[in-house]
Amino acid sequence: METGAGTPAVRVQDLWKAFGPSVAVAGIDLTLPAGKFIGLVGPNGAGKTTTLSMVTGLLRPDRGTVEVVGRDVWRDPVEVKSRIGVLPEGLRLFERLSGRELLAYTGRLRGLPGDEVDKRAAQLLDVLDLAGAQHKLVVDYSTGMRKKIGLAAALLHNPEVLFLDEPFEGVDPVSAQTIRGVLERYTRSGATVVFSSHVMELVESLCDWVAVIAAGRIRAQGTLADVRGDAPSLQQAFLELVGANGRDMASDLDWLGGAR
Ligand SMILES: Nc1ncnc2c1ncn2[C@@H]1O[C@H](COP(=O)(O)OP(=O)(O)OP(=O)(O)O)[C@@H](O)[C@H]1O
Repeated sequence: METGAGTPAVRVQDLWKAFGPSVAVAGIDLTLPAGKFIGLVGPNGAGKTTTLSMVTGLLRPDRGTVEVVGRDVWRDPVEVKSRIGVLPEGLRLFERLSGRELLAYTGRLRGLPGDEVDKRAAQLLDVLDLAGAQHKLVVDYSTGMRKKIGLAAALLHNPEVLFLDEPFEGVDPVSAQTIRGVLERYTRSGATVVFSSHVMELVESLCDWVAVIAAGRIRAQGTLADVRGDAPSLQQAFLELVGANGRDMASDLDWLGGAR
């Protein structure tokens, strides 16, 4: 089933989520275009993970609707989940499988034929520089290797939209470059990547489309150029949008580094 031309990759309307008395997501509206490299940026605790969890069918919203590739995530979860890949925060993997076995298992769960899984797994392991560690148990993988095997598992079924929560966190520059190359190639093929981050330089260098979230609300969304506006950098625009510009909290710590 093809998605109609112009159908956004993600459409979120009036999305809310509270944990007890604390409101994590406070009425988010988002339209993310297909075929773009999209960054969801915001400070710690802004609601990025909560939003992505609701968008990918992992956490039920209190209110609001989410459509991915034109289908309602909460009415049609199986269809949506077959078309997306997710690399969640705090990714849990089957620790006692080897990297290779994990991909084989994921591929079969996705309903791919065995020989196709083998072919794709071998290619992904190679491209992500994990071929040498493919027979090692996942429990013995480093943080960066875990992100890479998680990414391989999320890409195996060739999803239309890939959601990544902080994919570069704890990843060394060489692995980050590798991941970046894979994602750039993937978006060039017309697929959509949505990733969350609080590293502005990274978002600025990778994304063509950005949504800024703070305190559970969207503060800006649009092309990188639109969101950056006249500011010299996305970092500067971000500080202005979240209202942190000019605050010198550190000056309150006047005892720090003073006479002992
Ligand atoms: N399961 C939960 N129970 C209670 N509160 C939660 C839960 N998950 C998130 N929160 C709260 O919701 C708010 C948003 O959290 P969320 O993890 O979505 O932010 P984030 O933007 O992903 O932050 P970070 O960049 O630090 O990962 C925070 O105040 C957090 O404490």
